[in-house]
Amino acid sequence: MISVTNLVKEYRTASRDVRALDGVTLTVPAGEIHGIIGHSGAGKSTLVRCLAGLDRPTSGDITINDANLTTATAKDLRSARRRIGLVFQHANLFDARTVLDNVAYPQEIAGVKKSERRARAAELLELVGLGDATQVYPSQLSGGMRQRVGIARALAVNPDVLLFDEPTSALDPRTTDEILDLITHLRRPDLAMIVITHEMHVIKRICDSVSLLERGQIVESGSLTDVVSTLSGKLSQQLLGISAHESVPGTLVDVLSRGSDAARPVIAHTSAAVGAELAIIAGSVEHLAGTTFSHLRLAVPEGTDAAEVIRILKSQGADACLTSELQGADAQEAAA
Ligand SMILES: Nc1ncnc2c1ncn2[C@@H]1O[C@H](COP(=O)(O)OP(=O)(O)OP(=O)(O)O)[C@@H](O)[C@H]1O
Repeated sequence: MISVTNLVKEYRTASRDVRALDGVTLTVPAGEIHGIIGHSGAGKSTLVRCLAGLDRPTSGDITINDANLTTATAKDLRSARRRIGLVFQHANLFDARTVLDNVAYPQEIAGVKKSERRARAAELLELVGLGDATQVYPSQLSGGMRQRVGIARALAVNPDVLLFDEPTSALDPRTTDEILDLITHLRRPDLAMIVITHEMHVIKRICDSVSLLERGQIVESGSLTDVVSTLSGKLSQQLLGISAHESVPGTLVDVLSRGSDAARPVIAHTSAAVGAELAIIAGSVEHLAGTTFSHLRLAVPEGTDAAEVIRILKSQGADACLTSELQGADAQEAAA
């Protein structure tokens, strides 16, 4: 498990002071894959550097299981760092070393015997699907294969936490999905995984839980199913959003159903109850974290009470609200 409590990081420059992290609090239990998503400048890289022990936070605590990284001495920090495996956007491999020796490198630094570290490296390469490539040099590998080597290397020290910093940003869509499948395959009950990304696809495909980072603060956080279920939430709109452009004049209502409710004729029932036909003008159906979510936009005919439509939709277990309440700056941002 990794816990971050009230983490603050300030940079002082000649021209201005920047609070890159402004009180970040977060817990990721072992066995879970947690995504942290944010736009450029939100503080993602700063968070990675602090979590990885590459940068000291201004204040706050980072604890991995029982070890506090923030109060550790320089010597203890070196061993504490080994509790976190880091996977970067580019694998940064040693070109003069074979794949096997790249993966064995962290254990070489840690003073592990040659035969032992090589056996462990071979085992990890098998795990990431490169069991046949141990003696190959990095220049002979594709981007996706290099990333697999980077993941095997990060696992070499048997970390408690695996931290992925934009692991698929440099890959094509097919290779991205292969690497995301591999990350899911690495799931273990004693390993917490954090994936920092700006790609919603990554969150949708592999994360159990997610946090939204904005201007150095976590503004929304929770299990994927919980955040998506909150129709007015920023993450729900970004994960399951309907474009603001998909609207027509008149009164519109957005409705979100989940699980078995998504398959029930909620709209037909509501239409019958209010005695008016509700047209579906846009929709998005997604299967996320094992649950089906349906987000639909309905046109309410003139003379029909939209508040009554919303009440009846909610009485059937759906979340509903006027579309105009969603189309603030955040929805525009999600639609962009
Ligand atoms: N070394 C530094 N000195 C001064 N300001 C910095 C430093 N590093 C980051 N910042 C500032 O802190 C804020 C957060 O930056 P950070 O790089 O962590 O964001 P990010 O979400 O990773 O963005 P990107 O996706 O563009 O890399 C920004 O305003 C940035 O200008």
